[in-house]
Amino acid sequence: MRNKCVTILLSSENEAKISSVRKVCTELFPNFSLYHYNVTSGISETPEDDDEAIKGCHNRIENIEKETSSIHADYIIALEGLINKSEFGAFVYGWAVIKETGVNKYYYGCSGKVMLPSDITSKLSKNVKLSDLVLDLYPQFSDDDLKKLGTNGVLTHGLYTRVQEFETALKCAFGSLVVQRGGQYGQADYF
Ligand SMILES: O=c1[nH]c(=O)c2ncn([C@@H]3O[C@H](COP(=O)(O)OP(=O)(O)OP(=O)(O)O)[C@@H](O)[C@H]3O)c2[nH]1
Repeated sequence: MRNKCVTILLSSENEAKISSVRKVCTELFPNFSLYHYNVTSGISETPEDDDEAIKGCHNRIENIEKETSSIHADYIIALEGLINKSEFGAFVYGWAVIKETGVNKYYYGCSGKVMLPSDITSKLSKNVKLSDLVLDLYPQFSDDDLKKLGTNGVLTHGLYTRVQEFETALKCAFGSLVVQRGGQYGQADYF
């Protein structure tokens, strides 16, 4: 089954999300097709806790299933960014949820976190889109920079971009799929 073409649906048209899925799937699957659609998450613009972000991922998966019912997908992927506040500061990061459709199972993975500076945290709220706030505060960055790098990529000067953030989350989620099957990293046939 080494050359089976795996079909993957991504529930977003965000450039950074598409790049991260493409990169991770290229490592995992010898042959895959990726389709992406914009669907709603049904949660706040910028969720503030893990449960809300994961709920948003589940909603995206349900919505994409409704909208693409004629496409057979092996995996459906949802990615959701969030900001979590702790006593040490506010951190931006992301969750990945993967649905393996054949067995109706879900796998979850989380990224690393980047701490936000106080000029951003003082203006944050659930209904403000973080990217809009960053564009306002740092006019030297363009909309295009932000789409490619994300807030964390802009803040870290490319050291940990939004693409890398979601790559981590996806590898953790696909990793738990490998664990579940008792497989080892690199055995693409397991997928
Ligand atoms: O994880 C992140 N890493 C970043 O570097 C980053 N930069 C901005 N954001 C914001 O996070 C919120 C949820 O984002 P999100 O997952 O809903 O994505 P999005 O709205 O950009 O795309 P879409 O998939 O909804 O089309 C939105 O306020 C985005 O502005 C980031 N999130």
